[in-house]
Amino acid sequence: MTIFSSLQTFLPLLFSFIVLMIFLRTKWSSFYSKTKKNFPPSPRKLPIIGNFHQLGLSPNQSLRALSQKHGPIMLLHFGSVPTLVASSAEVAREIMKTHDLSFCSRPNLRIPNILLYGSKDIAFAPYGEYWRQLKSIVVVHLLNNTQVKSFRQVREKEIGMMMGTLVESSGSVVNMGSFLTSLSNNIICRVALGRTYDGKLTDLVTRFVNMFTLLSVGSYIPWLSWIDRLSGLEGRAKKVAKDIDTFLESVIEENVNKKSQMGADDRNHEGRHKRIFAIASFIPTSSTSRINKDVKVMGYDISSGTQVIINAWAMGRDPAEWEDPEEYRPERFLNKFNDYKAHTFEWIPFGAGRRGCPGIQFSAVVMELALANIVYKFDLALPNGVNCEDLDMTEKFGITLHKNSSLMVIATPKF
Ligand code: HEM
Repeated sequence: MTIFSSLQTFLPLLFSFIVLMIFLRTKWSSFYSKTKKNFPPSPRKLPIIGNFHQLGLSPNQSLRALSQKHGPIMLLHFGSVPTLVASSAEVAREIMKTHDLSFCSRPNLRIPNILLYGSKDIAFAPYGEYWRQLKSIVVVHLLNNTQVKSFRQVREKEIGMMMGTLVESSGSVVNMGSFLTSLSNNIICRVALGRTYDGKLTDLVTRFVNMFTLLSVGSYIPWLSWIDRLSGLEGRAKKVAKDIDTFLESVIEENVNKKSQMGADDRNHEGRHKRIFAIASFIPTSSTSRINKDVKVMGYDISSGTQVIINAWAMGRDPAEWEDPEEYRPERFLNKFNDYKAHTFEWIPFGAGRRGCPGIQFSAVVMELALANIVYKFDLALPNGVNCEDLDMTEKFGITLHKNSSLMVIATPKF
């Protein structure tokens, strides 16, 4: 009797409980399916560091290897920063063309903040009114076609001097990489600062550029930012920033002194000196941006604050776009790309979209003129009878990719 009456009370309670659970479960599933995000595929990550351990010494290669497994659009995590990685022309087009406005900001990074007065440089400034004004000054006044044409004498003189030095060293082994580095440094210095600064500036620029390749733990794991102080990274960045300031101040002082000795005829120079600040801080950056609002890309949800890496290196070697991509066949470019702009996105050496490089014209004429002069006037050979096929092409990761070992050649004049 007692058991029976207990069951009479218990069964309705049990029944109500089950109904309540079914109701809650149904509600939860429908709420969850509405809010559940469809993120891109992700490789497994470790606590705290996320996917950092998978980058290795050649992040471009490691990211391509990961994309071959997880697909051309992946979501990685560097510390607490979600990072979208694009490895195909199709994904790059979606990001840099279809959704360009959402993807055109830059990540907030400690090293550029220290080196560039809180990322006030055009290349690192976040998207907004300040960056728009900088970009318009650069595109409209500094690097437009007329301005680039006006630097013709500088280009011709510097390339002429390089050719002269190559003739003098005829028959001996020369380091082609340093010849070309000096050429581009000299041309940029002459148009931006009024004269060349030789070794002193090359050394400073190398230290400055190298700083951008170093990993600041605090940018990705803010509560561990003390490691940057302890490791000396922050101190090194501050020292480079101070040395750059000292150098620029000496350039300004030199120009102000010159100006005080100038007559009215020399007013043209004044305009040039005003460009110092703008041009001296140009550095080509890798394609890293930051999303400023939630967006859907190729059906995937990408949250605001996600950092984006376009692996242009992997795209340039994608077998879906290129026949025998690893083979050196310069003729594949003939009749295919009439300029360096991103049309079909499998080849984007200067980036694309709003944050694309404004220095295309400036650098294209220098590269073409220098290359044409070298191959027209010299026979080039590798030292010690090494064949071109055996040239060591091991690459070194940096703000730009370059050969790990210097390109040593023997240049013999053809006539
Ligand atoms: C062969 C030479 C060069 C290459 C391959 C190159 C490549 C690039 C690339 C890939 C970007 C990033 C684009 C993106 O984020 O989508 C960039 C940005 C930039 N480049 Fe170049 N660049 C070169 C020369 C120059 C020169 C000579 C100048 C200036 C005189 C220059 C000025 C800039 C600036 C200011 C930016 C930042 C643009 C922005 O964030 O709005 N570049 N460059």
